[in-house]
This record gives sequence, structure tokens and C-alpha cells, in this order.
Amino acid sequence: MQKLPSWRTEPEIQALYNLLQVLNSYRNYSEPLQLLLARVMRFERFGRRRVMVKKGQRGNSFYFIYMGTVAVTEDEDGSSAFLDPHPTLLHKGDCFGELGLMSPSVRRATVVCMEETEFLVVDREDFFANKLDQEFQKDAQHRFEFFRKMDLFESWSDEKLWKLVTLGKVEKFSYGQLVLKDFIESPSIMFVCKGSCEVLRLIDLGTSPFYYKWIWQHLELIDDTSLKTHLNEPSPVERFKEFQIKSYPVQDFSTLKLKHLQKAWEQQGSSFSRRIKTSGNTLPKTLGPKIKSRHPHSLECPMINTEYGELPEEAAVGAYIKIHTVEEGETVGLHQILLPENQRDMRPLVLVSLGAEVIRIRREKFWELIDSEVKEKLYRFQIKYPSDEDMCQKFLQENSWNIFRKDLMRLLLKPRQRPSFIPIRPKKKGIYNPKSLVLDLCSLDKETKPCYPIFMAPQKYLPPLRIVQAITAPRYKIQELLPQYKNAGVLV
Ligand SMILES: Nc1ncnc2c1ncn2[C@@H]1O[C@@H]2COP(=O)(O)O[C@H]2[C@H]1O
Repeated sequence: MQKLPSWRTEPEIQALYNLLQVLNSYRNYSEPLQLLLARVMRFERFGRRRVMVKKGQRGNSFYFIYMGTVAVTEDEDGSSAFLDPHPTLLHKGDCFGELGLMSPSVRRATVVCMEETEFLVVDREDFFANKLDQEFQKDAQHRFEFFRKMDLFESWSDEKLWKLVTLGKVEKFSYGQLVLKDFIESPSIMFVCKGSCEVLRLIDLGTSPFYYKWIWQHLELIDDTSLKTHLNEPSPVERFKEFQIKSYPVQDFSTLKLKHLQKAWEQQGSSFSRRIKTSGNTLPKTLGPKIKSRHPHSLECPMINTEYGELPEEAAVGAYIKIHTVEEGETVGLHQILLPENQRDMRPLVLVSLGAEVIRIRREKFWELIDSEVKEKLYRFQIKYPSDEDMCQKFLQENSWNIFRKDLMRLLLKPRQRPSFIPIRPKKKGIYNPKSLVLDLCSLDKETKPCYPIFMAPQKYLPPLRIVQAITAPRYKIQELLPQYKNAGVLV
């Protein structure tokens, strides 16, 4: 790569072409164009604070970022990038410098290295000889057509729309890739031009009164004598019954039917005399026994203090909760743009790609461009996201369903499946076991704990928090709820 382009042999050009497949913006070009570029690109490396492109100056080169990060700024020396908490950053695989090469040939912005950065440089003559200008015109036309279809800009002239087109580029994100850590704080808005994205909220479950109550309700099933102090509610047995019946979305009414029949028989003077125990402190018999805790004694584990009382330290976990999906043609970050700052919901929200192409535009640039008609339409975009407490309740409800579904799948399908092939991998230090993403309330007081991954969120949002995807609690064996499946996989 560091060899002068004119010295490269054919096999070296092919090797460079292969090497550059990791760069998104390069890979997007046709294969012949990629090969042509591999012949002419120069390799360059610069240190932090080096200004690559200066706003207002004439441009001579176009750049692919091979490694490192640069910032795009409005000032001439790029110093604002080091003061701005949210600079516009370009990373490995991105490219820049095309606008200054095309008319009106001056640089529209300054680009400065944020760290030591490696570039592949295409000079002006090669840029035009390889018709890269036409590629960028095609991209711009694509953005123009996307905005033209949007109801939001229906009243705009083509000329005005082109101004918007020049404010951002299309960025591609693969499935599951993080688009923005927090789009509430982001200085940009986004237009999803292809695919979709998910809005997630990271919730510290330990701050929710509902979660606190839920945890203790379940822990009482492990030992219902030691926890009476935690809730001033009906007896634990009562709660146990209520919970166990509710915790599976299946209810067994057979005992009620029997009771009804028994009454009918008594009225008919039948000699039937068996009594079915349905009331009192026991569960309906047909529901069977719960899975017994292996620790019938009081729960001994480290506790932490929360607003509502003590919570086992292990149960102080967080979860990412999906609150919205942004579809193709929709926007991100405009949902409260018209609200006064003191009325805005400032809770951090994460944006994750489900396979998406987005156009990112700085808020202030967008604001300068929009007129009263667009502002009026923006009122329609206002979305109120649910409260953390509501999200927590939803998470726990879905959790019960998910655990139930897994139990059911295990019961109905597992014995029929062939054992899956699990390659033996050498154990690596520091790579967490994905199973640890499930908090198991039955093993809270076990000596050996699974090593949970730690969420390294900036302290201003949350303390380091173990993230879970699900919580398993003491529960009935599903066979007891579905007696026709006495043995897993076999319907009797
Ligand atoms: N908002 C933006 N987002 C990403 N890249 C940009 C943005 N504005 C300008 N650029 C790039 O920064 C470059 C500065 O030099 P050019 O004007 O030649 O080309 C410009 C674009 O490639």
C-alpha cells in the first residue's frame, strides 16, 4: 500500500483491491472502478490535529479513510472539533473531499485528524479520469429523489431541495450496528432512506418500584419466611398463589369445573362424596408443585439500598428496551424539535440499525433551511415516548411470556431436535458467556456467579450496570400445567 502507485505490479493491485474491501465507500463502487482506483491511490498517514482540507481553499485531492478518525468543522483551523462535545466525525471506510473537486471548486468545510489517521488519496486528475464525479452526482441524485418523495418537503422548489441534499451523505449501517449512542444529545437529525432502525432505552430496573415489588414477589417463592418485612401486603402464600397463576399465561380451570360438577351432583342427590380442595392456602391441585428451590433457607446475598428498600445486589440490573421502530422515509431527532427546551424529554435514547441507510444533517443547518410550512408539518412528528416505569412493566410482562415460550419450546421440540453441532472453542479470558445475559433469581445466593458483562455507559447517565436480556424466576414445571405432555415431546 505504501509503494508508489506507478511501481505497483498487477498482483499487488489485486492484493490492494482485496485489502480495501473493508472500506464501505470503496466497496460501493463497481469492480472495474475499484481496480482502477487501486492503481492510482497514494497512501498517507498524518497525526492528530493535522488539517487535511481547509474550508474555502481550492481542492486537489479526494480521500478514503483507511484507519483512524477525522472531524468535519466549519472553522478554518479545525480547532472547534476538539472543543465540540459532538463533532461531525468520519471513520474508517468513509471518504471526503469530493465537493471541493467538483464545481464550485472550493472546500465547503475543514477536515482535521482527531488521531493518527491513514488515508488513501486520489488526486484531482485521477478523480476525473476515473469518473468519480459521476458517481457522486449519482449519489446526490439519489438523495434528491428521496427528499422529493417526502411529504415534509412537498412545497420546496428543486433549488431549495438541492441545498438540503448537499448537507449530508448516505451512511450505511448493517443489522445490529449502533448508529447513535444517544440521539437526544446528538447535534444531528437523521433521515432513514432505506431499511429501518430501532430506538432503544437503557433502563436501570432497580430504580423502578414495580421491578422492586416484582423481584420480592418472586424471591418469596424461594423462601417465604424471611421476606415478610419487605412488603406490607396479604400473606406471602396468597401472593404466591396469585403470582403463580398469573405468571404463566395459561390458567387451569379444571378444578372450578369439578367444583361445579360436584355441586350439581350433590343437588342431584348423587352418592359422589370426594371433596376437591380448591380453597385455603394451597394451590389448585392440578397445577402441581412448583420447582423447589435448592435453598429452602433464608436468602443470604449482598443487598443494596434503593429508594424503595433493599434489593439483592445481583438483581440490580439494566435492560435495553425497544420503544420505537423508525421505518424507511421517517426521521430521527425531529420528534421534539418544536418544543421549548424545558419541555423536552431528555432521557438518553439509543439508535440501532436493523439494516439501514441514513442521511445525517446537522440540526442548526436544517433549522436555517426550513420554513413555516415545514415547521407546521413537524408538529405531526411529535412522539411521546412511554415513561421508564411503563417500559419496565412492559419488559417484565414480555419477560414472562418469553420464559414461558422457551419452556414450551423446550417441552414440545427439544427431544425431537438433533443435537446441534457445537465446535470446541478455546476459552478466552474476558469474553462473556451469553448465557449470563439471563438473570436467574433461583441462584442469587449461590457461591459462584456468572460473570455478567458490564455496561460501560458514561457515568452521567447510569452507574456501570449489568445488562440482562431476560430474568428467570422460580416457576412451575410446564409439564404440570400441560399434563397431556407428561414427558417432553410426547403427547399422551
Ligand atoms: N455534513 C457533512 N458530513 C460529512 N462530510 C461532510 C459534511 N460536510 C462536508 N463534508 C465533507 O468534508 C469535505 C470538505 O471538503 P470538500 O468540500 O471538498 O468535501 C467535503 C465533504 O466531503
